[in-house]
Amino acid sequence: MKRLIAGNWKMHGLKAAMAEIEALSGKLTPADLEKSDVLICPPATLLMGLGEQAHNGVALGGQNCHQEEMGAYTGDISAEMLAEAGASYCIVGHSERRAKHGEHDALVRQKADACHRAGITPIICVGESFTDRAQGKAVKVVTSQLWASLPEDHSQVVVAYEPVWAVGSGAIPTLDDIGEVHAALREVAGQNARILYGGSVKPSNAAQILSVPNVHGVLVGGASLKAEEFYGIISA
Ligand SMILES: O=C[C@H](O)COP(=O)(O)O
Repeated sequence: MKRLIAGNWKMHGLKAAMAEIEALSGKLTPADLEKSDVLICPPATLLMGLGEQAHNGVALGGQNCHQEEMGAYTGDISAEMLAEAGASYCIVGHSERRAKHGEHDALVRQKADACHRAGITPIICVGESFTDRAQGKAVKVVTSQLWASLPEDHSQVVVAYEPVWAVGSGAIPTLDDIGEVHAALREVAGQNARILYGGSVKPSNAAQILSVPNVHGVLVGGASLKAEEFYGIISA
């Protein structure tokens, strides 16, 4: 299965940051693109401008979408709008949306359905808290999140396992723990889904993480902001 190396810029990036995608696309070789699909999810404000140019195989994605196609939803953006702006993927159910915007599994499922409707691939995020992990509940928590977030037709989804305690903290689970969770998620998501790991991925740990069975790529936050660092992960 071809791996997917995805960068989530979160709420980072004024216009000047567009140069990072140019720098990244300049570094990518045909061999890199043979091995990996490469994706950047910039803030929505940059998506339209970036979507109007080609980036040597770097795909673009949204960081969130509304579940409806259009309507009186001030400040929101639909999956159709993201698609029109050039997105081919959209992250849904990121832990920061779940924690800070009260998004729950049923809503995440609706958003994943909206992505399908718009012809883009949802990246469905799941992950346990530090307490869940300490209590030995990680597998149970993430598999139930995925069962409840997965659209009925899940032949075209990407899943991202992001332990909440590993996001932006510098800490990561052991490789055995990552392998255990990914194997369990594979059972739920089926054979076609790519399952990414996310949470403090750096050039220094990417090769080890990517060598774990059932890890088909990574979802990178902080280390995706600079072309050189992100390329270090792509080439791992
Ligand atoms: O979506 C990306 C994740 O939240 C990971 O962020 P991080 O690589 O900064 O830990």
